[in-house]
Amino acid sequence: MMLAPYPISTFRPTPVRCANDRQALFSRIAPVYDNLNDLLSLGQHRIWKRMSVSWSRAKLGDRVLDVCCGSGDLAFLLSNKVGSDGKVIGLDFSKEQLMVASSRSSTKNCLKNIEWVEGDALDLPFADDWFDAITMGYGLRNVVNKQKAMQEILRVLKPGSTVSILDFNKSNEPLASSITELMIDNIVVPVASVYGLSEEYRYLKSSIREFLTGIGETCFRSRIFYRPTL
Ligand SMILES: C/C(=C\Cc1cc(O)c2ccccc2c1O)CCC[C@H](C)CCC[C@H](C)CCCC(C)C
Ligand SMILES: C[S@@+](CC[C@H](N)C(=O)[O-])C[C@H]1O[C@@H](n2cnc3c(N)ncnc32)[C@H](O)[C@@H]1O
Repeated sequence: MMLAPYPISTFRPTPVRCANDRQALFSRIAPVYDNLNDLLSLGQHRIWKRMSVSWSRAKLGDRVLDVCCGSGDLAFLLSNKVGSDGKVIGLDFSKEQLMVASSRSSTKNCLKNIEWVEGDALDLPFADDWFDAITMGYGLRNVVNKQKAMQEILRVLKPGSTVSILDFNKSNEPLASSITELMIDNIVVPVASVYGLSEEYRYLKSSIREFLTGIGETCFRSRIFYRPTL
């Protein structure tokens, strides 16, 4: 008899299959995305994002890209790093997320060095070797083709530069994975259901389960890749 790897009763895959489904999902959550991130991580995601930007090694005057920028947190941090002589592009395929990002730029009193671009991470609309640094926060787990996304990032990144990828990895430890899933089932989904978004946040569980494992055992992990100088 074949046994299912997980008890059927506790794991129902959320029907988020293709790029269009994901685009629709992120557009639906756009109005509450920032508030829920603050609430669910107890503000911790701001620290993770600052770490991720510092690991990108972006510096004054750089031209940088934030792929899957969503409501723009990483792009705003990058904006201060590169200064008024630098340039930040925030790219996302959800118009609703970009509208939130753009409206936040007017309230944030930030530099006028950010451009919001509606586009696909799997087909970046930029020339080869164009950016001095790239960030991607909680994006790689959500694209439908991770390999293609990495190929595109490495294509537009200048040789010798850094891409900083921030995401939740799947733990190698069954206990840690179970705790993450318990937290999602018992904290994340019930909180999101207050906003009518339980299915959207239940998707977090399957996306983490299908993602990469890390060397460490934590489920909150940042990865950095360097583009080798050719
Ligand atoms: C940064 C957070 C969420 C980002 C995020 C990423 C995604 O891929 C999504 C996909 C679909 C819908 C929404 C998202 C999304 O919001 C917030 C953190 C959520 C985590 C699951 C953390 C859960 C943490 C515990 C409930 C409390 C942990 C305390 C912390 C370690 C201090
Ligand atoms: C979890 S959000 C992360 C947003 C932001 N980077 C942050 O750290 O808060 C994931 C984002 O990836 C975007 N996304 C997913 N697949 C994409 C693709 N193929 N092209 C562009 N954006 C994509 C979604 O629209 C969403 O805004």
